Amino acid sequence: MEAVMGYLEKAEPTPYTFWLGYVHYVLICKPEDLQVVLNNSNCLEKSNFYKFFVNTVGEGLFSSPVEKWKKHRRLITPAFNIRLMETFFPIFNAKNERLVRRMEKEADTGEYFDLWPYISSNALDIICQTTMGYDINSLESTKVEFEEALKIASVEDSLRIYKPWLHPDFIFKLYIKFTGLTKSYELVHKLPEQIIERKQNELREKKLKLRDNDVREKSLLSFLDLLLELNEEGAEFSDTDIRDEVVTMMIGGSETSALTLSFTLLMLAMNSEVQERAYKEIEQILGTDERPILMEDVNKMVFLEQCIRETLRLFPPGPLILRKATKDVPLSDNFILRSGANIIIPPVRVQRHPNLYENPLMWNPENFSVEEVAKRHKYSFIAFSGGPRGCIGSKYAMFSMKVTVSMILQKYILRTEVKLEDIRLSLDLLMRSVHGYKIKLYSRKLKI
Ligand code: HEM
Repeated sequence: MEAVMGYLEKAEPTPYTFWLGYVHYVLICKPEDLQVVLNNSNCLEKSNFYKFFVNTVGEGLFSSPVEKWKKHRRLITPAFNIRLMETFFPIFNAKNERLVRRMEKEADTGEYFDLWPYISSNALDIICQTTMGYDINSLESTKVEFEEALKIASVEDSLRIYKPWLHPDFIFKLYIKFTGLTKSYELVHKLPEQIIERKQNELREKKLKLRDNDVREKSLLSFLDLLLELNEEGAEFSDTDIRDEVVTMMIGGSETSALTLSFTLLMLAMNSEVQERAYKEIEQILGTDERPILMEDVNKMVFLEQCIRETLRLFPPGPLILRKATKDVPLSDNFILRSGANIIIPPVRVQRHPNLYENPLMWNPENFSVEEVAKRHKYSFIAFSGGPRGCIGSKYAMFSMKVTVSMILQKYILRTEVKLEDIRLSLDLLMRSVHGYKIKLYSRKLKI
């Protein structure tokens, strides 16, 4: 990942055009150009590179061609309304309570441990329960298989980008057959397929019990229930369409949040004064008695949100976004983005650019104070992308992550001697820390 960042730094000024073989690329970093591109209807198509992830995520919202995407996005958007998200809070509370309890064995040992297995497993539980109404702990062994297979599949998918001889689909099909990778892709799909099947059966049983005038309120249907109901009403999602959207939500919604949470907790462990300030804010809002966290509580956690946004600035889980221009689009300085060009949008470069952030390599939540945000162009922060094809789950992600961090900080003090400059990054489908997220945990009542 550091090599990629090195290339991005040298590619100035942007828009920066280059050719790799016969393929035309344009790198865009200026916020005013990003605003134009991300909101232009002729830049909604994803680049051909996304087809390398199709064996894993299929053709869900993230990777589907524009015409299919438009129809699906319109139908799926209601599953992210605020009223429905408010109903997720009891699940956020229950799952994080379990997480905090599971972490107890790491507390007060004085030993380092890696946050990742705890945080990633919990994020997957939460996404499955909230968006699909399914407790995947009842499918524990399939869940473990899913996590293992996803690790292998996303690394192999991204390595394919750097191996041009594997680009033709027929060669890649032979490659995955002979290397046994087909099995990993099957295992990634096994868990979502089981969830869908169980949900379909549940829905059929419910329908039998419902009387004609018992109408279920659409705005409160979970994402998967909504897809299945829409299908009954003629939306014409195929079984593969539904599976692809479910896999997309499971991966897009859990790994991204888990990475952001792990980096945020690591940053808080490195910066004890900031951690104390975040804790004080949480204590002031929630008091010292144990009680469930509500949506109105997290809306008040302004400083905690600054900490999470600052982490997303330095460590955006999706460091590169690739689109394709389908018509000529004029940009700043009389630059014309030509039809057919592959557009590279690099949140990791934009958000570390010295013209946009002072001391861009330092972690400083003050970068997201109201005053600092007001001084910058809105598109200086694009960790959730932007425009009509931006992240559908950004609000959900913030709610869910704020509950997780506040429940951990209520119970524990985090410490680490790892330094920001020690962190090495790798890139597969997402950007991660090579050496994990190692911290020490102390019970808050023990006061170290
Ligand atoms: C910290 C958490 C998250 C980050 C940083 C993030 C970031 C992003 C980014 C950068 C994109 C655009 C990707 C591209 O164009 O290549 C995206 C798209 C998407 N995200 Fe998120 N995401 C997060 C959480 C979530 C959650 C919680 C969900 C679902 C519950 C979700 C679902 C999606 C979907 C479905 C898309 C595709 C949208 C479309 O093309 O219409 N994301 N996200």
